[in-house]
Order: sequence, then C-alpha cells, then structure tokens
Amino acid sequence: MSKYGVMVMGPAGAGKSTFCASLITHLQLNRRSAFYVNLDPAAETFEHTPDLDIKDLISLEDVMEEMQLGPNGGLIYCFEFLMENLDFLTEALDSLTEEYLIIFDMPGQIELYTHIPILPTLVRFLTQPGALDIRLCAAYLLESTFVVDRAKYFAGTLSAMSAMILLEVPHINILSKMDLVKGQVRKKDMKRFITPDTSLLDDDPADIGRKKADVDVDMDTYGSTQDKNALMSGATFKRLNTAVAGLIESFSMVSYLKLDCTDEDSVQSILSYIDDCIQYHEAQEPRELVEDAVEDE
Ligand SMILES: Nc1nc2c(ncn2[C@@H]2O[C@H](COP(=O)(O)OP(=O)(O)OP(=O)(O)O)[C@@H](O)[C@H]2O)c(=O)[nH]1
Ligand SMILES: [Mg+2]
Repeated sequence: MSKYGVMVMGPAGAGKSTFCASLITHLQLNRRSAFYVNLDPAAETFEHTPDLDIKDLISLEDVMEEMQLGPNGGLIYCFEFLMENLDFLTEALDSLTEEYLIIFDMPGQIELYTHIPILPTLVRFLTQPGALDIRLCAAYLLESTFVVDRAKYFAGTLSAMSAMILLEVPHINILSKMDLVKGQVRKKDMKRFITPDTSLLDDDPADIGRKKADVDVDMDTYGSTQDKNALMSGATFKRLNTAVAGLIESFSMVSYLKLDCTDEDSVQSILSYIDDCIQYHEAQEPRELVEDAVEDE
C-alpha cells in the first residue's frame, strides 16, 4: 500500500510552516486526512499541532548546549541523529493508509538543500519501495519579494534547482507570499519570473545606479559600506549573475507556481499540482456518498 507525502522546503522565512498550516486547514475542509510531521527542531509555535515532531526525538537547544554548537551546526547534528534513529519515522508513518497526505515541514537552513547529503538519504529512505514506500513530492518555496532584487531572485532560483537535482523526486517550485507583490510587479514582468528569463538582468532597474557608479571596485578601498555596495553592483557581480542565470536557463528545469496562503483558491491550486505529482487520485477508492447528500436527493 502506497503512502502519499509532500516535503515542504525552502530558505528561512519563505513561508513553509504557514503553507503547511494552510494546506492542512484546506485538506480538513475538504474531508481529507493530513499527517503533519515537523522536522524543524527549532520550530516552537504551530497553527496545527504536529502529529509527529522531531523535538520529541532530539532538541536543538540541548544539542547546542551539550555539544557546544551554533544553531546551524546544531541542526545538522539533529538530522544526523535522526538518520541514526529512523525507527522514529517508521513507527509513526508505517501504519498510515493511502488516504493520508503526509506533510513534512522542513527547516530553513539552506545548506540542507545544497551540499549536505542528508536530505537525499532521508528522501531515499522515505520513498524506498517495500519499506515506507511514500510517493513523495518536493515543494520548494521561494519568497516572491525576491523578485524585487533580480540578483537575489536568480540566486534563490539556483538554490531551488540545486534541491531538484539533489533529491530526484517529483518537484514543484513555488513563489510564496504573492499578496506582498500584488500590484508592484507588472503582469508581463511577473511571467518572466514565473519561468526564469535571463534577459531580466539586461533591463534590471538596479543597473541605473550601477552605471552611475561605473564600478569595478579597487579592492584596497573595499571596506566601507559604500564600497561594499559598489562591489555588489559592480561589473564582476553582473558577470556572476549573468553566468548564474545562463546556468539556470541551460538546464531549463525551474518554473514557479504562485502561492498566496491567504487565498483558499491558491492553496487548492497548489494542492492539485501536488496531487498530480504523486498521482494521489488514482489510488483512491470511489467515496461513498455522505448520508445527508443521499437524503437531499
Ligand atoms: N503576507 C504573507 N505573509 C506570509 C505568507 N506566508 C507566510 N508569511 C509570513 O512570513 C513569515 C515567515 O513564515 P513561516 O511560515 O514561519 O516561514 P518558514 O519558511 O516556516 O520559516 P522557517 O521555518 O523559520 O524557515 C511569517 O511572519 C508569516 O506570517 C503569505 O502568503 N503572505
Ligand atoms: Mg517553519
């Protein structure tokens, strides 16, 4: 019997936990079952109480104190500990039926999605046929306000692509908090962010400032805030961004779905993409009519 799940990932503050909460509320309203797994050992408050919480296995606070680690090192330690204690997941998830959507709320430390091999191992474990066998979809959130700074947007897109390549499961990318950019970006421009368009760098409004500075900064003077700003907007920086954007374009893997958690239709639309990715509906038994619906007829 297959199980179904979505792993909600992305940089710190991208809106992962808020999306998980909106998704659970939406599922409940539609009489679907959710199983909420919090894998962020630093998360403290939740709109919906997790059904399984990594904090019951290991606490980031204890790790930081006992192992003398900072928050990022502590998080990696927690995940390594989880990988040595995978029974913690198996015991809780094994009995779930195909009716459930298992929602994994992940931490925001970017290194988890880029170069540390823990997540691929975890994903392989969750999806392994004959074991938990979860049909898993990865949902990578990037905050839509990133589009205001094009260099930041392409850097974020590169991190999304890195997660896609690393995890090798069906994957959707999401621009979250769309309500925050409503009316600020023209529709025509937004399309170029939804499917990354490298020419966005050619007509970057930030370039106007760059041309004025006519920069390639003398490294000897690098140090003051002003010089740092000049460096970040210099010709070398532009070449770097163009190279990153070219890389993203050559793989042609990333495109985004738009999410506004305050809008129920938007959450429903993302859910239908997730359902498609994991082929949720194909495994569902036809539902019996609810009693009052029968009475109405
Ligand atoms: N306006 C708006 N704010 C949002 C939305 N989604 C999340 N936020 C806000 O963004 C902030 C961060 O949201 P979280 O859901 O905690 O983000 P996260 O990705 O789980 O953060 P970490 O777990 O710390 O990495 C909170 O203040 C949320 O209220 C949205 O769709 N619209
Ligand atoms: Mg969170």
